[in-house]
Amino acid sequence: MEIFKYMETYDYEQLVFCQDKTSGLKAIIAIHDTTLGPALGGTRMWNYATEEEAIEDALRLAKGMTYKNAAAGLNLGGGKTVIIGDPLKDKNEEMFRAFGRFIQGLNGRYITAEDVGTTVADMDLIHEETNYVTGISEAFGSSGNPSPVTAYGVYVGMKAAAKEAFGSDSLEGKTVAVQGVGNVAYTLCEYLHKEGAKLIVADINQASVDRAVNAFGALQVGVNEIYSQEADIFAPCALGAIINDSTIPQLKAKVIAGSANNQLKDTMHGDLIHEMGIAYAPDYVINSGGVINVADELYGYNHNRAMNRVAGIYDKIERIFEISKRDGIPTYVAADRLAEERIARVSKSRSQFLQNGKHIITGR
Ligand SMILES: NC(=O)C1=CN([C@@H]2O[C@H](COP(=O)(O)OP(=O)(O)OC[C@H]3O[C@@H](n4cnc5c(N)ncnc54)[C@H](O)[C@@H]3O)[C@@H](O)[C@H]2O)C=CC1
Ligand SMILES: CC(C)CC(=O)C(=O)O
Repeated sequence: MEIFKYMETYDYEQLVFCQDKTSGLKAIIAIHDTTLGPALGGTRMWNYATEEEAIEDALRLAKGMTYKNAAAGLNLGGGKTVIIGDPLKDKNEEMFRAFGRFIQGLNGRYITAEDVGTTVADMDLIHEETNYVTGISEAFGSSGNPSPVTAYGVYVGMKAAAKEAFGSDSLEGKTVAVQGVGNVAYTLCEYLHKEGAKLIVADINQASVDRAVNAFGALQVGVNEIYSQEADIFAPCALGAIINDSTIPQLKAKVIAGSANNQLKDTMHGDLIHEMGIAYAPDYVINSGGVINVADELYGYNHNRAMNRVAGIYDKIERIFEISKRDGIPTYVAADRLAEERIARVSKSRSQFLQNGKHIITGR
């Protein structure tokens, strides 16, 4: 991979490689765009097959955060970290503390939170070294684990997408095929079960599947069979790039609405599902509940205020479908336009000169 060429093409600001031999930390912090404010995005810990795969994931996820934060109306830019390692085997206290010190070194340009493979306890360790971390234990006045709030946002966004596809936002009696029943999807399943939806689940982790089968009477299918289920809604809640050349022909669902980041392998896959008439709730809009929740910490965390804002994901998804129909464009393009237009508007107002003391010659 030609890193500078890639960064230039997609306009990335910074890529930071962090190494600490004692703890085994190998982390990559990607900062995409800080026009709207400091880059906020979670830390993913994953056993990447190659370093290139890890870099690519960090870069793609960071750009997604720029769009997510902009579309959510937050005054935050986009960034993300990946830590290379097995979250079940390779974690230790020193690793997260060393990582916290690297974050502190960025002096507020990047603020972290949880993502796949990291927990509130990990964030608490980072917090030993820096304040630029959210989603730490509630005892510190923080918002805690963002996953249940993300799930609520996905639930209301799914209802808005169902309204678009089926004419009603009721999920009662609808069949939802859920890919990955981890932190976010388990709570999502809870909401869906309560509303009377039927659940089909698949996960590479049998214990997660068992939990959903026992709690919600979900039907278990194999990980490769989840795409072709006779479901009304497909909810991707595991990893990215799962809407691709090989999965699209298998899809029977009329709605795609799930928490996973970077669901489209490529933009052409967003075009393809649009042509097929599938109502796609853009990933970074429907899954923005978690970041809306942790971002509320910047104002002194208030759970009700955060949840009210997350409930607005319903209206935002509705608006995106309206723009998509009005302009004859796929929903992912409509979402990108909302985000890009906001960044352009704010950057224009920020281009005005503001005295910050640096231009007072006498004070040198
Ligand atoms: N946790 C949060 O608040 C947010 C999460 N997201 C995204 O939502 C997705 C899920 O996040 P979490 O629930 O936090 O992660 P998690 O790690 O708790 O859950 C992911 C689940 O997917 C399963 N999985 C992995 N590969 C799979 C495959 N090929 N087929 C089926 N299952 C597979 C895992 O075993 C795990 O149970 C991720 O893409 C994450 O980036 C997005 C916004 C916020
Ligand atoms: C988990 C969130 C708090 C932030 C994030 O990284 C995301 O929304 O993907």
